Amino acid sequence: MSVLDDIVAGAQADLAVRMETTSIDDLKAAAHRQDPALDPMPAFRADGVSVIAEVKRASPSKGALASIADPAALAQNYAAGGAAAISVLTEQRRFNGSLEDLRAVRAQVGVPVLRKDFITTSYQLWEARAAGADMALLIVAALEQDALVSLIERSRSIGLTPLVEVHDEEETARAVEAGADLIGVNARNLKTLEVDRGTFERLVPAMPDHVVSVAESGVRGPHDVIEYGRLGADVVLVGETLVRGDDPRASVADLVAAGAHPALQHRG
Ligand SMILES: O=C(O)c1ccccc1NCC(=O)[C@H](O)[C@H](O)COP(=O)(O)O
Repeated sequence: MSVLDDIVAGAQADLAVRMETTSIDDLKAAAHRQDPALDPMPAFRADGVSVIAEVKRASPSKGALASIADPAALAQNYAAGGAAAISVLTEQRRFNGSLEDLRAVRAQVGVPVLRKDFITTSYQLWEARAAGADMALLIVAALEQDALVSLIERSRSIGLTPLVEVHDEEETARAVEAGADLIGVNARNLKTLEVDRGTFERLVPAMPDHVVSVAESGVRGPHDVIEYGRLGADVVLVGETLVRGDDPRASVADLVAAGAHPALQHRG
């Protein structure tokens, strides 16, 4: 079984338990009580490179990364540093995340919040919106094409902006064909878990002009933001570097400043 299959199987087992205790009607009611979802796209389309800062406790590649006692305070620091959006890993078994983390973050920040998980059903999209998420991750490698198309449509119909994640040429073509307009290239190979920042450079030419591109994984500092920006990234998504650092607000501010570098202006 591949790493992705293993993670998806675990996420689906946990999902089955939640589905026994919370009906989709309850989730829809909770979703409708939320404020309208925030649209991240205007900030992502602005000049320069925007930063999505991630609340990431652990990962399959590195194990425990950071003891995050207060995810809301961490997210508040990210937002104060200028993050355009916050990503919250909600998968429990391998990333030690939760929807509780997402709810806490949502209550604390005014920027869009991404549910980063292994989503294969519309139930999980309703969970995301009910917890206050504005965006949801859809991983092409985990979905048949019909399911991808349907989850993109369902995300939009309930107010979520779908971030569609790809790893290779075939997945990029599938994302474009499915109508994605926010596509993340994850530099982490899901078979080896190794990060190859060259993946973004390889895949970005296959994206039409209207697509907003996100470079995910392996950003170690401002130089990587500038490099990804030079290659055409509109947004970078950063986790490990931020949760391992000792001043998340300053670290995000440094990445945001790099994203505003004069060489990255007026690229659109
Ligand atoms: O982080 C992992 O080990 C991982 C393994 C398998 C699937 C997904 C994984 N990570 C999720 C992410 O996409 C990253 O958290 C995100 O891109 C941030 O990456 P980084 O800045 O390298 O922590």
